[in-house]
Amino acid sequence: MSTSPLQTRRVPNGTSRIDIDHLSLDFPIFHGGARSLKKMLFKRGKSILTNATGPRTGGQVQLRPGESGTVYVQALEDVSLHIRAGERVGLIGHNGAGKSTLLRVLASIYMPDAPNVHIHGQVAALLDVNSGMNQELTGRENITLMGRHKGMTTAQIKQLEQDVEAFAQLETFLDLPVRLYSTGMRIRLGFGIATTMTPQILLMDEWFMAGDVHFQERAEKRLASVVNGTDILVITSHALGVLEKWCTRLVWMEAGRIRMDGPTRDVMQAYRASAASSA
Ligand SMILES: Nc1ncnc2c1ncn2[C@@H]1O[C@H](COP(=O)(O)OP(=O)(O)OP(=O)(O)O)[C@@H](O)[C@H]1O
Repeated sequence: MSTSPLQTRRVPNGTSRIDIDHLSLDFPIFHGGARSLKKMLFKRGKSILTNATGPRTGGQVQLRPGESGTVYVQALEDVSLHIRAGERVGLIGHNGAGKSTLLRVLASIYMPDAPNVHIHGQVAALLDVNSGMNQELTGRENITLMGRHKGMTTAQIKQLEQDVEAFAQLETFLDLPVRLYSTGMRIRLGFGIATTMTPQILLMDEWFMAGDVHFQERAEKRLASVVNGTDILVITSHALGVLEKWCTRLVWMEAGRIRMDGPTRDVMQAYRASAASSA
């Protein structure tokens, strides 16, 4: 789980901000399947493959002229986004629209030095349940590792351990290697660790909703107190009710581009209408 090294320094509370201007990001495809995509593009005499009919999936697949025919997926295209302290922003859109890629850019996992991405404030990211944990270490050892990584003292780590133990309720599993955990158990541990500190900018992918019903209730309470203390929340989820509950603003992404950006109610209404019309 990427409980994110806190990439940026703390700034005075209430002054955090995110500024992205004209950001594009593509992924070259080196997999064997790229060859058949390339053939298809040549056959159709096109440089871009789009799914023009029906609901979309994924970014545009394209062939760049003059680049020995490498096939790319355009994950983000000309994205400009400005977020100020106090905003709770939800990213919505079809599978492969670019939501997670955008979150990863904000977490500096992709393009950490991009000149058109400015993040002002201390960031924590809950993005990936499988990264950041040492699978061979126990839950308890991972807590210590995370505490050391964040520069905590021994006393602070002890406090962290007690706090996460009480929250995650993993009982004897806390002393077993993480590789033996189910996905939900990893989420409990990672979520517990990540939410013991209040970052100024919190980035979340939807996986955190995957715990069982008992965990979800406690997780929501805990998240509420963390979110109340943060300047900015950026979250992606396909659970529209979650976004309606948490977000003041929605950014609707489609094939790597921003289709609509505005107050939650307006964007949700348009998104639902679009989904209904393509059903
Ligand atoms: N590491 C990668 N290598 C190649 N292509 C990638 C990579 N990561 C994402 N993509 C492509 O970029 C596009 C955007 O993916 P992304 O994961 O950002 O979508 P998403 O909106 O989060 O989708 P979902 O709702 O399904 O999680 C997709 O077409 C995906 O195939």
